[in-house]
Amino acid sequence: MIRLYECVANQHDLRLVAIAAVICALGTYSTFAMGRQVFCNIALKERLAWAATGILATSTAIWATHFIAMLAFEPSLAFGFSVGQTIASFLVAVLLVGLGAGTVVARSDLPGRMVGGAVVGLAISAMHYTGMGAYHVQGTLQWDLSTVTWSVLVGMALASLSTILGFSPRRRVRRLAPAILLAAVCGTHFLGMSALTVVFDPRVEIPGGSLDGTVLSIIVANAALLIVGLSLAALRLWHVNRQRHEAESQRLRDLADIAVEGLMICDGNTITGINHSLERVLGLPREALIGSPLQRILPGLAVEHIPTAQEADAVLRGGNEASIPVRVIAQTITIQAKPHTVVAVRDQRERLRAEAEMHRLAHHDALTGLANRHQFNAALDARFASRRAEDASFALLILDLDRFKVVNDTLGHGMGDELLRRVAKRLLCALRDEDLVARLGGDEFAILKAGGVDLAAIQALAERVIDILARPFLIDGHILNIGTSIGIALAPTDGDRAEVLMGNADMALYGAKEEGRGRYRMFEASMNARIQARRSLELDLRRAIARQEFELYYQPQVDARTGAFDGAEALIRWHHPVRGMVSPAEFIPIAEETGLIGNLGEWVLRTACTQALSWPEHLTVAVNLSPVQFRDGRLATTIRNILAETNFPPARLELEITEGSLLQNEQRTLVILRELRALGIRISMDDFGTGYSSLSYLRRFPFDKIKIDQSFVRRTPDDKESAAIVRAIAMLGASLGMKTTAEGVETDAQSSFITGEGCDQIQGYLISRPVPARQIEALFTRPEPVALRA
Ligand SMILES: Nc1nc2c(ncn2[C@@H]2O[C@H](COP(=O)(O)O[C@H]3[C@@H](O)[C@H](n4cnc5c(=O)[nH]c(N)nc54)O[C@@H]3COP(=O)(O)O)[C@@H](O)[C@H]2O)c(=O)[nH]1
Repeated sequence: MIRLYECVANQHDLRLVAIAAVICALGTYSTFAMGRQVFCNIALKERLAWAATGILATSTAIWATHFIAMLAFEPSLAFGFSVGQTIASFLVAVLLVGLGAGTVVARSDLPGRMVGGAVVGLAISAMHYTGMGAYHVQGTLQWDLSTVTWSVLVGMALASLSTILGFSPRRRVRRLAPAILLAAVCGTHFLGMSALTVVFDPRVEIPGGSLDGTVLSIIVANAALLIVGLSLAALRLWHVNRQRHEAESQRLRDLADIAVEGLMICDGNTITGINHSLERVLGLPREALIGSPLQRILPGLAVEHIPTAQEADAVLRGGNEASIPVRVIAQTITIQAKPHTVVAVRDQRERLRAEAEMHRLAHHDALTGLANRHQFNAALDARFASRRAEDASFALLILDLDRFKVVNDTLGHGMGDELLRRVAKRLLCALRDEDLVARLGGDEFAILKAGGVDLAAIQALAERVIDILARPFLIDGHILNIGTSIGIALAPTDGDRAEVLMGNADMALYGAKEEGRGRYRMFEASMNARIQARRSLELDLRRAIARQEFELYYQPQVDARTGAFDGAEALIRWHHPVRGMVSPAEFIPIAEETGLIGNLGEWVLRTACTQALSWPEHLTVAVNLSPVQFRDGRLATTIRNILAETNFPPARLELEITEGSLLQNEQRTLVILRELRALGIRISMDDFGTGYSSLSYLRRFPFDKIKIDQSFVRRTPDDKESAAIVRAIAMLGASLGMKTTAEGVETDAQSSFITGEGCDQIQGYLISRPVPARQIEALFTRPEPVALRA
């Protein structure tokens, strides 16, 4: 080391040494600047050009450094340089630097870089000692071989290290490389020079044709200029290239970032970029992913497996290991002359959620969340289509809520909706998981009971459902009492197709309702015939008004004390062309259900007013109004128009209503009744005593008359309870200032009892059966009153 120091400090012109070092530094900087271009994603031609320029720049740097340093060497003796060997030294440098660079390009891994760098180190030594061969001085050159060896080894080691660091992925490390290569060049040179001793020998002459210091300075200066020029050009090009690359990358990133769908760029299976959308989907920053393998976020998927024509389903692994369903498609693009893969990643969560919601809406009832008719039908069809033995027999239960309409009409649809929701909840509680319950619409529900046709189990289920729905519902402070009727059909006995089974369960339901609601009925073949008959009756009823098949009969009402006629009740009769006389008890409910009661009721009113006009003026006519007629808001207007049309005095018209009219919408009915009362029409409460809240109605509306239901009258005077009821009603009427009429009086005993209890009026077979209009007219023109037994 001392020799080295003395060699540099005492035997060299330090100013020239500094120039040599600057030129060498510029050269080594260009070496790596250009060397890195060879590894960029650019065309092969460009890479080769960069490689050639880099080799030339490096060789020239080594060569120029050597010769400037040689000029700085001051042996105090005459010296010169042989032209041939000077040129040869340059060629040696070019060849060996080329070999070293080629090794690094061919194998850019660590061993490749190590060996390539060592070859470059060898190039420095080879150039140095070939160059020393060109050096002629007036004396002899004596070499210390061990120092020479060290100069070679140090040069190779440092050059190798510089190459290893120069192509490191870490920028900071890369920055050290030019300085280390500089150390390799300078180290080799000055160690080599310290191995040299020049011994003066006056016999030695400088060969002719040798280059003297001035010529060499010109050559070296030019070489140095070339290196500086090349270095600056390399710098400039590198800078421009880098800017272009940056701009291109930025443009790509910007384009990718404004894309709504997730995009990722892969170099092979390595992620080199992702856009904002994908960052959002993953919940991870791009910094955490760039450089990672694709499988980090698309487990089990390689770039070559991603389709390029049609999207494929995949699972994306995001932050917190979340699995995100996506669709992926790949496209190949060229970035800086190298093929890359752009993977488009489409988040499917929203679509799948929307699909699930659509599926839910399509298959579920929006109000109750139960299966809807569509899903139920599909399940039923699936049962029939299934070839599995355990699916072959099952029970279908159709439910219709009793008195639901009353709640809906009186308390509003909001309450009706809430009630349906509560019903759904109770049904779910009553069923097993494998049973399917659906809301078919309105207040109609259906249950598909799994597990064969064990009659005891089916009946137990029906009873359980009836029981839970019969219990009161407490909603918004209202206690609601409804119930349900159930029709049951068994597959395959009662139907081997969905429509047939449903139809038969419906018939059974109808049967349950007919029997008085709050009960279940199993389907029986005979029901079919009954229903058919009812349907045909319904069709006939629609045509009956136009065909004038109806007639009004009248049943007289007499004063209980005097026997004088007070008037008559109009009772409709239907002369069916095939069946003969059909009872109103049979067809009025059908007319009510089908809405025909509106037209029929109008016809009865108009006919009664027209016919009663010919009766003695003091006699009244009583007409029955169905509860369904009160649903028509124009009822009072219709009656007023009929009175005006027929010119019948309102005071002679009496309208008989039942509790049902008040029960369905008390407020609306009371408004209509007050309008009718304002016209002067009398209002009677019919069938009194059969309901359960009659007394409250009597308090709320001042009826003109209370008609005691014939079911009590018929059992008087023997049945004590009935007699007590008749007595109580008669007293109630008297205390409220309302007339009382006993209907269904058939015997003298009943008549005597009724009269004795203070009833005002009597109606029944004892006086007369209902008779046609002509007969009642004849009866009313009879001079003497009816003889009643006191
Ligand atoms: N909305 C309308 N309802 C009507 C109309 N016409 C009749 N009806 C209702 O139909 C039910 C059956 O009526 P009907 O078969 O006519 O029976 C009435 C009488 O015939 C019967 N009656 C009368 N006296 C006796 C008797 O002594 N014994 C006995 N066994 N039956 C008797 O009672 C029926 C009258 O009842 P009511 O109306 O309660 O006074 C019936 O509910 C009718 O109301 C119509 O035009 N519109």
